[in-house]
Amino acid sequence: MFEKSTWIRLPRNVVVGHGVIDQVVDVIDDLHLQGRPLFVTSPTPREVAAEPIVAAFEATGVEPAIVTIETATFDAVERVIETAEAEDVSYLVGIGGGKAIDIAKMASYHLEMGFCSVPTAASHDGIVSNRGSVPDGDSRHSVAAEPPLAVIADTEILADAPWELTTAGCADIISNYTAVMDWRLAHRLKNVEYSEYAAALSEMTAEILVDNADLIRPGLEESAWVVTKALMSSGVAMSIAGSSRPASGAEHLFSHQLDRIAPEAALHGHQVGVGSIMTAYLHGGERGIWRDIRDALASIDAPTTAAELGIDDETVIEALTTCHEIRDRYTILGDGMNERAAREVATKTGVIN
Ligand SMILES: NC(=O)c1ccc[n+]([C@@H]2O[C@H](COP(=O)([O-])OP(=O)(O)OC[C@H]3O[C@@H](n4cnc5c(N)ncnc54)[C@H](O)[C@@H]3O)[C@@H](O)[C@H]2O)c1
Ligand SMILES: O=P(O)(O)OC[C@@H](O)CO
Ligand SMILES: [Zn+2]
Repeated sequence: MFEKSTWIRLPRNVVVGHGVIDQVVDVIDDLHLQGRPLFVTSPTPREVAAEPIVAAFEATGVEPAIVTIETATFDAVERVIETAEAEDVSYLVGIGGGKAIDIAKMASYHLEMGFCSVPTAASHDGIVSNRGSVPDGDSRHSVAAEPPLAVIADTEILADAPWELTTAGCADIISNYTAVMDWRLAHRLKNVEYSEYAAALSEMTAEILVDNADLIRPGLEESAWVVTKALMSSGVAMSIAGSSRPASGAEHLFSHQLDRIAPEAALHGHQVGVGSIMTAYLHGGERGIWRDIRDALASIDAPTTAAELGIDDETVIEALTTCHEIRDRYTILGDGMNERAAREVATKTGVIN
């Protein structure tokens, strides 16, 4: 008897384009979300996007509650939950980069409330996904989170954001190549659940982005359009898989470990991009695709070396040799790299000198 079942939760409304921030109230109306919203944001996105959205709601007689978070932690999730309960809100809107959106979707999941996503940076592929990712002591789990009912991505805002945020988003997508390699390996060796559709979508998203690299240039609003669509497509792959596997393999473990040992040194997307160069080498050796990944990153101005990340060589080695411990996720790192092997891959790929 066939007993398999799946439940894929995707957004109902996806609104992308120039000036669409003015349509947030209409989009929420269309979803029949009623009552008071809680906006979860961080300092710059608050000014850039949250304040104008507050004004638009106030003009309709609704007074939103607002909470500003500085860091992505379980404490921040707790603070948002407490605010939601104290302010008697009925749904949440995450407005900002990956951290604000993660905190909002994790709090919404706990509160069993609707969630909408308003990205202010094309810097990460969590805009649409049903996963949340925050550090937890020595670990970093990928946890279930509320996927957005709607996404409102204003390309004017996204294109005005600092350019490196967009290149970080591109690198987060390019890293899908190695994430999928790790996923397939784990499927073959450890019987990890695998979705051919999610893997294909994730790889195709990276492919389309790389093919359109010429359109990705600073000051070009079309770049924000191309990158944001790729970020959403990658998020859909995660939602189909019901895990972050299509977009997160050993290159993400490397980045998560850097977050622990060199906090705030570089953007998430930039770190996973450099990690992806090295894990592609581990998968395919000299003849593998590591040079293609490096060149794709370089072509969109993303870092390809430790120096460009602002991280010293020894920190790269420490992260490479310890990051397999961060979570129970089988990857090309297996049960860990020794120092000599780590130094060799980092040197051969030019990540360190
Ligand atoms: N849940 C998922 O599926 C998923 C996917 C990818 C990344 N992530 C998580 O997202 C985080 C990385 O996201 P991030 O790189 O956006 O980090 P971030 O949220 O810290 O944003 C980076 C910086 O950009 C600022 N910013 C955002 N919009 C801006 C704008 N328009 N103008 C000026 N500054 C702006 C933010 O305030 C912040 O200081 C990590 O914690 C990562 O684990 C989650
Ligand atoms: O599950 P993690 O490793 O946090 O990955 C999510 C996201 O960063 C994928 O791009
Ligand atoms: Zn990522």
